Amino acid sequence: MVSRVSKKTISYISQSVATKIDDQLFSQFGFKVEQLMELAGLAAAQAVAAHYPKGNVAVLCGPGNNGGDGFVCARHLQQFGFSTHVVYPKTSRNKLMECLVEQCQKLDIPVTNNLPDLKNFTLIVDALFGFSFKPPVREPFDAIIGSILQSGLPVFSIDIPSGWDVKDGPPADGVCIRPDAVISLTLPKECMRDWNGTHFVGGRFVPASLARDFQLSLPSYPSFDQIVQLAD
Ligand SMILES: NC(=O)C1=CN([C@@H]2O[C@H](COP(=O)(O)OP(=O)(O)OC[C@H]3O[C@@H](n4cnc5c(N)ncnc54)[C@H](O)[C@@H]3O)[C@@H](O)[C@H]2O)[C@@H](O)CC1
Ligand SMILES: [K+]
Repeated sequence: MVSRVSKKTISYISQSVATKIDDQLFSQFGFKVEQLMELAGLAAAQAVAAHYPKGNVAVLCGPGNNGGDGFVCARHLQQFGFSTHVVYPKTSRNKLMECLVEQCQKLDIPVTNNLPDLKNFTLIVDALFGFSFKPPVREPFDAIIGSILQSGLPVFSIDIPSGWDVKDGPPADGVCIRPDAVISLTLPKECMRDWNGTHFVGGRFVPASLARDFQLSLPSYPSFDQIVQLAD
């Protein structure tokens, strides 16, 4: 059972604050991106496992760190007994991303550039874009998001529903993910303020002094939990 936290008790953050927090974690607190990505991806996998029955999951991974969270999530879901397939349309030359691809392949998780036939899948995990996204969605991601919408499958988004403006949310025109559930990392971004779907928060790694400096109200995680679910 995932613990509930009132959405009134936590902060919602802008794209620029999210970027600054990230920068500080690396430059002032000595973290490496792969450490935080592991915790983010594990939290996402825990939220998926808490909310959906075991099944076949297509994990869409973009070229940035949001995509990296997706690879980590796919790996943990596989360990939890889900069957996962990573869709990675744009291969990054980044060494960390190359390692994440190798880790998944060695766990017998298929990694393909194109979408597989979605009829045998039960869930999509959306890790295409996170807080650094700038609309509108460029190809080939626009067509991929179009196919996901057409499939009617439930979508679980990591950090931000892909295609949403980080401040303003779903664009008036232009393609974007319509999620069934979301996990916000560190804190929800401004675009999530009016969203009333199933909403988890994870990323239990922000030092108290950093939270004080940015005047952040973080969720209160019980005991050793990595995720909470937002309630009114
Ligand atoms: N501090 C945190 O909260 C942490 C955040 N992490 C993840 O890192 C994410 C941010 O990662 P990044 O800054 O690498 O960026 P993103 O992964 O959000 O996106 C950047 C990538 O998307 C592409 N892109 C941007 N706009 C596009 C458009 N309109 N059409 C097509 N492609 C577009 C860029 O070329 C770039 O490759 C967060 O959202 C979160 O998921 C975690 O990995 C680690 C800890
Ligand atoms: K996403």
